[in-house]
Amino acid sequence: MVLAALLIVGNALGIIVVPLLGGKIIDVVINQGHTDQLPWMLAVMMGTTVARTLMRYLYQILFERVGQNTLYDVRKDLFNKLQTLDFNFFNTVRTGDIMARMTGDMDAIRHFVSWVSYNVIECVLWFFTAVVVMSTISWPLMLALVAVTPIIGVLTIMMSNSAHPVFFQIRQSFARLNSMVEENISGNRVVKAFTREPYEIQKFDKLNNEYKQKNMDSAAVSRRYLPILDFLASMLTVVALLLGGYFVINGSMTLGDLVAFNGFLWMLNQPMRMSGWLINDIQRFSAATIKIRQMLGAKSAIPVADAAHYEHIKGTVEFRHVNFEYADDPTQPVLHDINFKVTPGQTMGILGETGSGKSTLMNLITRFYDPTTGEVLIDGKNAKQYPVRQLRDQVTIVMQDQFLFSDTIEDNINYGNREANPHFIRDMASVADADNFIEEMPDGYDTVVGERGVGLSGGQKQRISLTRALVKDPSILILDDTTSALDMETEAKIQKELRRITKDKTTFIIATRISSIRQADQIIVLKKGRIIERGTHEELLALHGYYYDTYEKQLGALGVSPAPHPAHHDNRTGEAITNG
Ligand SMILES: Nc1ncnc2c1ncn2[C@@H]1O[C@H](COP(=O)(O)OP(=O)(O)OP(=O)(O)O)[C@@H](O)[C@H]1O
Repeated sequence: MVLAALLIVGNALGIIVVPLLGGKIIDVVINQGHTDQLPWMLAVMMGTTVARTLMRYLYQILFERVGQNTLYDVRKDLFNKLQTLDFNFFNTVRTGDIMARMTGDMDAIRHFVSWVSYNVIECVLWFFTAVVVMSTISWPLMLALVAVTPIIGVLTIMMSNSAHPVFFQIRQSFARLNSMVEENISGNRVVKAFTREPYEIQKFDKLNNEYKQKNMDSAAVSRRYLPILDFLASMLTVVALLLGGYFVINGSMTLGDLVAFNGFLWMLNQPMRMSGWLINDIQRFSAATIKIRQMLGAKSAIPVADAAHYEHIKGTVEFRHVNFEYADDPTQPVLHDINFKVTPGQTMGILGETGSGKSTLMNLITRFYDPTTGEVLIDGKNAKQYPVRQLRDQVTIVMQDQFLFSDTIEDNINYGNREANPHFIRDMASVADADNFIEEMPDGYDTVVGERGVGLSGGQKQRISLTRALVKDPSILILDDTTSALDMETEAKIQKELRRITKDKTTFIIATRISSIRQADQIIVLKKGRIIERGTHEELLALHGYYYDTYEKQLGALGVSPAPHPAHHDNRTGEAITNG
């Protein structure tokens, strides 16, 4: 950029040669008849023009390069930043917003660095070079022209002030439009299932119209100021000719000087004309960077840190008086006074109605969130003391809403463990009962899934996600409703295999079906964020509480006669709840 700026200065200095020599040709060659002077004057004029063209060409390339490099860096920084941000950020910022930052806003930056910046430097240099050189030719004439400068200054400030909010609104409107389209595409199945296409079109039209309107508002700001700036710039020529002509007639200025003076006029005109457009572009750039800077400056409550030393986690998990509420809804406590301890080799089942806080509880083990109060201990050490990457390397969660990348099945499976050997991958796929159906796919493990590839059923996705977690070979395995889409027979088969390979691991299973957790070493029942029952399957049945009722209903649904109804059905609180 420094080199490019030096070339601009060289170019601006070169500019003064042609008009100055033009004036000399009139006075010395034409009026005084020194034709012998003409060849060197023409040679210098041509030489400087060629040099200037070359310089301009060079600095334009340099600025383009700087612009593209800047864009590359900002885009990279932004993407890297996104990788460090936590769930709280993604809970509150829409995907479309982020996409708008990564695309449209980026273009405003590139345009600014590779075009606007050198035009601003050029204009400023031209303007001041012209003022200096023209003053040496005729300072009274220059003074008359410069008198309009304050008016232009005031106009550009006014324009700048009115353009900024409009450009900010344009960027916001663009982000809204982007978010809407992104949601429409992600949710296209829901749209079609509910035949809401006309509603979606209407919603899009509204946002599209709003975006158009904001752009029209910005054009209206330009329309208000640009003609005035244009008029003032044109008036300079008129004033220069009138006043200059008068000076030539009364003999205080030569004709050659007036021609030279006139030759410099565009160097005053052009910056004035351009100022309006440049102000527009600068404001567009500034609006785009505000949001990008906000995102680059976003703080993560749980920074993703690497570990200096690898520490093996054995898998004891203990919750001590854990309370939690989400940052975006702090008035709504989600977990209350949670206490439990699970040791390596044990499995804990978690049952509870929807929204009772089961997934939230698990998210505290992986440190997607930290408890508001209380402690989560892993191998006796507060989870907060583990560098996040080290922790997540050994605590793997199979989330409720599985996501597969549009990549091969194999690359999806070894996503968390790129070094996994193919035999281990196939073994784990067998545990998850995925091996058979994967082998039957067109290209087996090399079949591409996702948008461009074949579709997968809910149960197949669940089994691939489970395989992905198993291939990571974690010390703590969390299955959040992982087998809900499978039939009970397949589930039972997977569970048997899982028990075999998780002998030294700590396993958490969130489930809605009792069959999924009945063999667990401990089971907790959550209700509105509290543990209301705990124990083994048999102990919980004996309690005749929520667990018992759920079991009864599920057996009933399967056509199996429920256990005899207890005489004292109300014993669902008390000792057993606080037990353990
Ligand atoms: N990002 C969030 N911000 C605010 N509240 C949230 C957020 N995520 C979940 N909640 C609330 O926290 C509570 C517990 O949610 P959670 O997902 O842990 O329940 P769950 O027991 O896993 O439910 P399900 O069985 O339906 O998956 C719910 O009331 C939910 O509305």
